[in-house]
Amino acid sequence: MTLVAPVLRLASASPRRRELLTSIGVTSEVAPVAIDETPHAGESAGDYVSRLARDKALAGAAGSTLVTLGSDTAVVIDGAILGKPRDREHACAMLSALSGRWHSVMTAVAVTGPQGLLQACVTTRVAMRPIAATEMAAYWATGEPADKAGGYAIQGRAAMFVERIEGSHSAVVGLPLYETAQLLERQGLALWPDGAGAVS
Ligand SMILES: Cc1cn([C@H]2C[C@H](O)[C@@H](COP(=O)(O)OP(=O)(O)OP(=O)(O)O)O2)c(=O)[nH]c1=O
Repeated sequence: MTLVAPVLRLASASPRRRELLTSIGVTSEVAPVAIDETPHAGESAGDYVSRLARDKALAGAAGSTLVTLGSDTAVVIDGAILGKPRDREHACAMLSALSGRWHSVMTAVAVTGPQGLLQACVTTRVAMRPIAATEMAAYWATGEPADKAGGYAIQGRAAMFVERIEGSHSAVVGLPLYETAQLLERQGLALWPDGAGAVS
């Protein structure tokens, strides 16, 4: 039996998203897009990540017949949206805000295909232990925080800061795989060989 991996168009430059999709057997044609990521006045964090995921998917789908996925991740604490850090000071300020507290990670995923645009937005709660200033500086020096929302990577050294998580680990890394698989199957992608499908 030969298993042919379904091909998806991935409107993302994130290596994490491609690796997460590979982990569930989905091969991606990578097509990063540049969209305006400025939050709108009064926009909630959930509406913000959902809008960006949708805009990425729609921009990535242009001119293609492949099912196309866009996603966006933001770290949220006290109602503030933390994106990627600009520099060391910004990263340390973010980690100071997260130190010793619970916060939310919101990841939205949008998938275009025969069923139109399908979306999901997942909130995961993360508790961090207190982080010393020396640890923040050492963490920045690893290079890991630079391209991560909230200035940390749960799949990397920041795992040492994460005391508890309630929700989806893959969503914190960049793509909620449970919800993503459901959206891909609804768009007609076969994630199992020989027509085996998810029980609905
Ligand atoms: C909180 C957290 C975020 N991240 C990453 C996931 C996302 O790649 C990134 C948030 O930035 P995003 O803007 O969501 O994504 P991106 O710019 O990396 O890729 P693209 O817009 O092209 O899809 O932070 C981790 O890898 N680990 C974590 O623990």
